[in-house]
Amino acid sequence: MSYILQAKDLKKYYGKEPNLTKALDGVSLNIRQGEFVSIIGTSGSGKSTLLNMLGGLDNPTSGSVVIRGKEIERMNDEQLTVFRRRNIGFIFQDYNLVPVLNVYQNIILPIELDGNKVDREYIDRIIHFLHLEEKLSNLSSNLSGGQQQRVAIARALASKPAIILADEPTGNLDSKTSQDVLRLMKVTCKQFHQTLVMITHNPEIALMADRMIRIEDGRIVRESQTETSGGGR
Ligand SMILES: Nc1ncnc2c1ncn2[C@@H]1O[C@H](COP(=O)(O)OP(=O)(O)OP(=O)(O)O)[C@@H](O)[C@H]1O
Repeated sequence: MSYILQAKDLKKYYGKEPNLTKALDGVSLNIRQGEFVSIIGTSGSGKSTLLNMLGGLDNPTSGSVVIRGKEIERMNDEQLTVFRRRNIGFIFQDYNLVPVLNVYQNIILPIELDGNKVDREYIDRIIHFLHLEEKLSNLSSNLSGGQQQRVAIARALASKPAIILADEPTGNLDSKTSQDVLRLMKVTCKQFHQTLVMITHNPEIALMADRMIRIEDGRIVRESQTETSGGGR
C-alpha cells in the first residue's frame, strides 16, 4: 500500500527542562490518497503543531514527514516552497489572505504563482458553493471572519492540490454553513482524488471524515473509522 502522506515518529519539543513542552511526542500516521481524516483533541493537545509538520511549515525535533514518497526534510527551502505550492492547499485558522488583493485575486493567487491557467468554470463553481459571488471585487481585509474563512477555503480548493490541510476550516461559520462547506469540500476532494486532513473541535464535523484521529498530549490516543467511510463519501 502506498501512502500520499506519512508521519514517522514525529516529535516536536519546545523549551528545556523544567519547562519542556512536548507538543508532539511520537506521532506516526499513514494517510491514503483520497482519504479524509479529521484530527480532534482538546486545546493545546498538539493538533496545529502536527498539521504544520505535515505541511512542512515547521521542522520536527525528530522524526520525518514523507509526502508522495519524498522526505520533505531533505528539501532546501526553495524546493520545499515550490513542492508545497504544487501539492498542498492550506486553510489556516487566521486565513492568511492577502489584504491588498480582492477576493477573486486571493482565490486564484496560488494558480497564478505557479504560472498555471485558471479553470474558470471550476473556480466559478467553488465561488457559487461558497456564496462569494457578490464579494469577488471586495478587498479581503473588508470581509467578516466567516467570509474570509470561505475565501481561504476557495483558495485552497482552487488549484486542486493533492493534499488539503485545514486547521478548523469552519470554526467561524454557523452550524448549517459549516456542514454545507464541509459537504462541498468532500465532493470536490472526491472528484479530484484529493486528500483532506482537517483539525476540528467539533465532533459532528469530525464524524464527516472517513477516519477520526484523537490526539492528547502530543500523542495519538485513538483512531477510528467513521460510519461515512467505506463508500459514503
Ligand atoms: N512556538 C511555540 N513555543 C512554545 N510552545 C509552543 C509553541 N507552539 C506550540 N506550543 C505548545 O505546544 C502545545 C501544542 O500546541 P498546538 O498549537 O499544537 O495545540 P492545538 O491542539 O492546536 O491547540 P488549539 O486547539 O488551542 O489550537 C501547547 O502546549 C502549546 O503551548
